[in-house]
Amino acid sequence: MSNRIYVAIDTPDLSRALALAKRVRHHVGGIKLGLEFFCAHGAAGVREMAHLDLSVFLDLKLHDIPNTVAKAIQALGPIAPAILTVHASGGRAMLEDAKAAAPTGTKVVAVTMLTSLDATDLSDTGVTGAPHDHVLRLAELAHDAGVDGIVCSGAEVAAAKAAWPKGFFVVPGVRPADGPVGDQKRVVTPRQAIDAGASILVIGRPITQADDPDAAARAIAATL
Ligand SMILES: O=c1ccn([C@@H]2O[C@H](COP(=O)(O)O)[C@@H](O)[C@H]2O)c(=O)[nH]1
Repeated sequence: MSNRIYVAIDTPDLSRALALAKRVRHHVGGIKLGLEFFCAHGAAGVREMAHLDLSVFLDLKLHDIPNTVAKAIQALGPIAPAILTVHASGGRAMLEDAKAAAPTGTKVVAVTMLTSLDATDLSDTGVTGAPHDHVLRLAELAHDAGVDGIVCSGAEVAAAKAAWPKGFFVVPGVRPADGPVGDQKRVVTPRQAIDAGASILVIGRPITQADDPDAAARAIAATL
């Protein structure tokens, strides 16, 4: 299979984003643009990045009432990203309307539980039970609502895939062994994520903050 690394280009600086994407382009399968980039540059910035001819994953994690999410996705339509995120906790109707509003070629994936959260954080939000169970419950909701897949940590992907073999599984919170984890709490190595069944890996700082981002991406790709 082709390269399954999507590099998270998290910067508000368009020149830096373009330079990073150009540096790593031969060792990644695509770029992920999120809130930091989109709030600074909007759709015009995404279009500029798309000129690099890399697959674009637009990670806006939309979470609102169904009508608002659907209209937002329609407004994004001309960009036609390969992958777009919404929050699974937005509920069944929101997920159904998100999928219906998305362009045909866009995969809509539902974020289950952010990889920056652990069991204590979950309990702080009033959710009882383990992260694993919470993720599987939201994965079932996402499946039933007809979206294409979910975002989850590498710790849950094997169980989620067993229940949804044709799902598309996005795994962030990926760190090379012994690398700094930063604000991520549910982390796995790139190899562990792939072995567990991830469809794609989202990797940001281990590549973008490296002295040589191209070498870092190449070294990670070599482990897969
Ligand atoms: O649960 C989630 C969902 C999305 N993300 C995003 O992935 C990258 C991870 O960046 P790193 O620098 O590799 O930590 C970032 O853009 C997040 O917004 C996530 O981490 N966890």
